[in-house]
Amino acid sequence: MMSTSTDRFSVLARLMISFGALAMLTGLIGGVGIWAFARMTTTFQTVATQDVPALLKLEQAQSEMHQVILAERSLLFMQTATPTAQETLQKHAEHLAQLDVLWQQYMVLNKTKIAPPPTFEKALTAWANASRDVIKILSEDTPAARRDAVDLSLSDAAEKYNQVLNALRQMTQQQVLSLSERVKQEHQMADQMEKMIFIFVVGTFGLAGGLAIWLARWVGGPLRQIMVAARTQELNNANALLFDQSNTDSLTQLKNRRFLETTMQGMTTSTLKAHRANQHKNNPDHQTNHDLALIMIDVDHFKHVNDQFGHHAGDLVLQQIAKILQKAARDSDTVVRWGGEEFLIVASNVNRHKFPILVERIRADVENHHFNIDTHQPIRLTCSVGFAFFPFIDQHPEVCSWEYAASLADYCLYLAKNNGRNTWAGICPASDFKPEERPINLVSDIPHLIEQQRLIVLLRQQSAFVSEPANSTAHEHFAPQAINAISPSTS
Ligand SMILES: Nc1nc2c(ncn2[C@@H]2O[C@H](COP(=O)(O)OP(=O)(O)OP(=O)(O)O)[C@@H](O)[C@H]2O)c(=O)[nH]1
Repeated sequence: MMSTSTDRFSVLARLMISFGALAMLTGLIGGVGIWAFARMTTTFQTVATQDVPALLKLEQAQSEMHQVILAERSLLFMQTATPTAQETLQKHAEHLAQLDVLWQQYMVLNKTKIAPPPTFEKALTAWANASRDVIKILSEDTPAARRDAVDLSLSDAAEKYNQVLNALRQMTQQQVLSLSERVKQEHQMADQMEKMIFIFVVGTFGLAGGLAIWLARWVGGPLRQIMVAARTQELNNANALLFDQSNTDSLTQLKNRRFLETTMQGMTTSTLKAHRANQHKNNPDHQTNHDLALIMIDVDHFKHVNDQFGHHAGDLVLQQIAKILQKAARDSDTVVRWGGEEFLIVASNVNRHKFPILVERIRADVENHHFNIDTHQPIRLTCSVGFAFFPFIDQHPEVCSWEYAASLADYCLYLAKNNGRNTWAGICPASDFKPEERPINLVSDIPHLIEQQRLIVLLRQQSAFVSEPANSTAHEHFAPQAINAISPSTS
């Protein structure tokens, strides 16, 4: 798995590559789009500015041509009826004017860059020459000349003029057909171009969309992983905090009873496992460090602190007791605020045969502590301690639960209280204890079992601990003894 910083770098790199790819694609689409638009515009401009006006001009020329033909025919009719030179001259001048119009139309046709038929120019020149001949003859102003001019005008010139008209008409028709065809083709081309551009635009935008989706996933995948990882981390932290808060006593910051209930299963399982392993080694006296000790500690006359100095002073005492207990216990031990002014230490890997050293240390540490309760003088307090072991019956580890061992420790605490306080008491089964005879799981059975000396109570010998040298060991003064059962109710 990549580290978070590598993940972030990868996302950043992917993001930059994505922007680059999208920018390139956008540039490509834009470029091709501009080219296609320019191309299409040019095509339409060609049709609009060149071909269509030219076509219109040709059509106009054709209609004018018809008018010329009609005028010429009426002229010819008139010349035969009243053949005067003046009229002939006048009419012919009109012919010349018409010729000029024809010439203009020819020029228009010539500009369309479609070559006129070769007969057209030839016929036009011939007609112009014939007209000049008529003018020349008429200018001589003799009856014979005038007659000749009229004849010429009516026959030769008119015939040539007709040739010009025919040639022009033919050419105009060709031009109209050719241009119509061209316009049609260009319309088709424009249609095709339009379709191509449509397909191109849809295709490229589809491609761009697809690429964008793919890039979004490509970038989004690791980004989501980072965000999910961050949220998961936050959630885990929040859960851990919640777990910690719900398992921690807010006054002393020690673990609470709920925490113990969730962790004891694992601790008892590993303890039983170690026991079984030790039994397989056939250790005769079971001098091992595999026991759990449950030590119940209660501050003596704590109520007086509250009553005399106030609840705040009581709280300060509990906080200091918590610190004393944590200091006395090992790191591997669990110190719990059992409730009120009562604490429980679950010490692991202890040897029950040397155990009282720890409980004596706890008792002495509390006794020697100067409790600062925000008054002008610190106060002194003592505590009572009760303990029991798990497994309770060494030879039969599975018989009693840890909860039962805790009840026994609590019972011993009351024994200590009843034995004058500032002391400790423990309990263990007699060496010949046979659990099969009757299940022991009720606290109410305990006094009875003590009386029968099936359970042995271990009590601190008060005098032995008075003025003990610092390097002495508690177990030297620790003597298992049977005492008469004392019910907590008698305390
Ligand atoms: N200040 C304070 N007092 C508490 C707290 N929890 C319990 N207490 C008090 O602790 C006192 C316990 O009093 P008792 O159960 O009579 O016991 P004791 O006075 O210590 O007497 P013995 O245990 O018999 O020596 C009660 O007054 C509770 O109100 C707490 O969190 N803070």
